[in-house]
Amino acid sequence: MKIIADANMPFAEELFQQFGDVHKLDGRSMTADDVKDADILLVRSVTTVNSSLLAANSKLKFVGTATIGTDHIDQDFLKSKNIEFSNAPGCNAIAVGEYAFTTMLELAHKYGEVLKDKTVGIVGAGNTGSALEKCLKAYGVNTLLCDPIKAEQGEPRKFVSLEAVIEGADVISLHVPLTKEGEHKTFHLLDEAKLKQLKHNAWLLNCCRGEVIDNQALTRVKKYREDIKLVLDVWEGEPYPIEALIPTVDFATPHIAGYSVEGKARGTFMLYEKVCQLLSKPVKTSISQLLPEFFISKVQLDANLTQLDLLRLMRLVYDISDDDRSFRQLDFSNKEFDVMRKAHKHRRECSALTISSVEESQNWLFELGFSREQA
Ligand SMILES: NC(=O)C1=CN([C@@H]2O[C@H](COP(=O)(O)OP(=O)(O)OC[C@H]3O[C@@H](n4cnc5c(N)ncnc54)[C@H](O)[C@@H]3O)[C@@H](O)[C@H]2O)C=CC1
Ligand SMILES: O=C(O)C(=O)[C@H](O)COP(=O)(O)O
Repeated sequence: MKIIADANMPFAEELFQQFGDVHKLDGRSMTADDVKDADILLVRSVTTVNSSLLAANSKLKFVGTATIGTDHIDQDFLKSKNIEFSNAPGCNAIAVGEYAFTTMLELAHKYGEVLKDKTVGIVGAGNTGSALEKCLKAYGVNTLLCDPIKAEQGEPRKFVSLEAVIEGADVISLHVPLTKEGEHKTFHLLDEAKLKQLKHNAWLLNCCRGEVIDNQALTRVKKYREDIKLVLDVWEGEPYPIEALIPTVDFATPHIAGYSVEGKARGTFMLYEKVCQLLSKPVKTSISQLLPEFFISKVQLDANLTQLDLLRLMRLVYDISDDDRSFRQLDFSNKEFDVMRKAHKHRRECSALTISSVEESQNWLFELGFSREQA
């Protein structure tokens, strides 16, 4: 059995070689010829899987994307060819939630503000949006949730409109899939008109898909709205962001919000479980067996945490300034956006860090995601 996997997919060999030969290829440049004799195709967000890519393949049984997003997959085409498909819902939701939360602490630190005084609007209250909500709730930050689809489905959480978020939130974090059709389409959800309406001093974070914000419009609006603070992990037209936009962004990264070791392992593992099911094979290993030890075994806390202390603690698991600095030095015309992603040293999630000596009043740290030392 021939298995083709994106070269940027950790743990693919470990998990899939029991089913056949694993060939790793660059995801962005995969061609129909490359995949013509694959039985299993494992991709990430940079490979468009459609009739052109699969034109020369008549034996493919399974396509898996080790990502949450599916906007790069023509699922109707796969169905028409009876090719099984799976994504990895929720695999890197914790990583994205923690990325957004820690970046809010960074912004608060940079501008001398208090995160707990802010209201954070979360647009898209699915896996990643809810992971962020969990961190914010644990820390005691007020949130507004906007998700008209979940609201229509009768979910018990309270939802507000996008207009109410724009009007009422000091911070807006985007967590929607990229959709181009339908009542709730998200392509250019934040267009020029909406960007202009952002509150004075608003913080805007995008860690879902670049095209959810009209990046041309954002570049124009930022010219006269310096008060808006931006965190962009995703960019319209990746891997070629609008370069004039970058200096106006407070924290800029190359689509790595979901890049935690745990998130990547979960993504590949979920596809492995799916293939085991498809081939009626037993699941022989577990995610925890794939994960390396964290370099700090535990942290002992001796006092109540200030906002800056919490930021310092979060920086032990992820210090965004390293990625931000590297991002600003990239030569985008030379495809270095992808080079940086490929070389990225995946960070850990808060759960990798065990905290000891915590008073009861600090139990919120465990709700946020850190691990508790076992008695
Ligand atoms: N930057 C990164 O590394 C990553 C980016 N992503 C992106 O984030 C997206 C969201 O991921 P999840 O939260 O796991 O997906 P999800 O499917 O669990 O949640 C998305 C939520 O957005 C809601 N939604 C859809 N249209 C909306 C609209 N117009 N307004 C408000 N809400 C709307 C849906 O009802 C759903 O609850 C993914 O589709 C992917 O594109 C995901 C993981 C990592
Ligand atoms: O899960 C998603 O959706 C994402 O955006 C991924 O985290 C992006 O990573 P790659 O698939 O492009 O490596």
